[in-house]
Amino acid sequence: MKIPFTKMQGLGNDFVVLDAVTGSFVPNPAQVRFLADRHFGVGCDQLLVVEKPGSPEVDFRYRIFNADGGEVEQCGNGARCFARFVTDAGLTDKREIRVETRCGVIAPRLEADGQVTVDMGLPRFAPAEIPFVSDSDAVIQPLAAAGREWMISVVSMGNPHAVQVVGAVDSAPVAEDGPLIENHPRFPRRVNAGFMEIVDRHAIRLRVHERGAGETLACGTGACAAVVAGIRRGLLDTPVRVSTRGGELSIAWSGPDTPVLMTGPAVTVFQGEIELPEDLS
Ligand SMILES: N[C@@H](CCC[C@H](N)C(=O)O)C(=O)O
Repeated sequence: MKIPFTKMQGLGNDFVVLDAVTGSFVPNPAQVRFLADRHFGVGCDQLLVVEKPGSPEVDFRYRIFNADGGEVEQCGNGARCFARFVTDAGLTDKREIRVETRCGVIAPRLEADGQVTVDMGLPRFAPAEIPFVSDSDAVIQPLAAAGREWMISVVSMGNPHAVQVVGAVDSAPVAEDGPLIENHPRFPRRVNAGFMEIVDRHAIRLRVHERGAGETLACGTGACAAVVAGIRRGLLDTPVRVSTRGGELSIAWSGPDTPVLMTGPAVTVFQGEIELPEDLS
């Protein structure tokens, strides 16, 4: 079976995008892993499937699969690429799109300069909503494993994040500590682990070890979670410029009960077709 796809990226966080509006193919976990494989497939951090909406209140449904094959709730860089994809494919002429995800409705808007702003919805902090096993809803909480301890802030942007402040992000032990935090038993659905360096009250540098994908060049929901955590810790003021290894995002959050707004680029890299091995179906 030959599958048409579009390769996209947002700050170097890269995606294989499948059109299940015009087509109907939705991959199984083994097919996701094959398509995401950088040696045998196309290669990506996440695979995005664009579908027809499930209700008249939204324009599309958008599904997100990590490179490990698992379906997840949310993806910030993917949301911007989704908006660019449906516009460039002629699937909508709206500048502001309402899209249903596994964790609710988000609203990307195409800006005149080509950037995309996404209303990412409300951040959530209650341990049960992350989910995170804890009796406390303190902004900073200790987490320990393998003889190490981290002071984390937990934030759900629909998907789970554990954010810590580090002195220098370039020397942060992302490769060593990221998997320990991701798979910590206090996160029953695993977690994305963010390492944030405070530059000033309106700027941070960020690296994220992503659940199901490893360290990526940027993580949009990770940037939202880090800024929210930094504001709640009293270290940052909105808006905040987030520098990642793949480029910059602007994140704004006006505090409790207000949505997080994320602005950044979304780029189409190429389009193609790939033959799926029979033994994966
Ligand atoms: N790269 C994404 C997040 C993708 C999902 C994440 N790995 C998870 O498992 O929750 C982003 O830009 O937000």
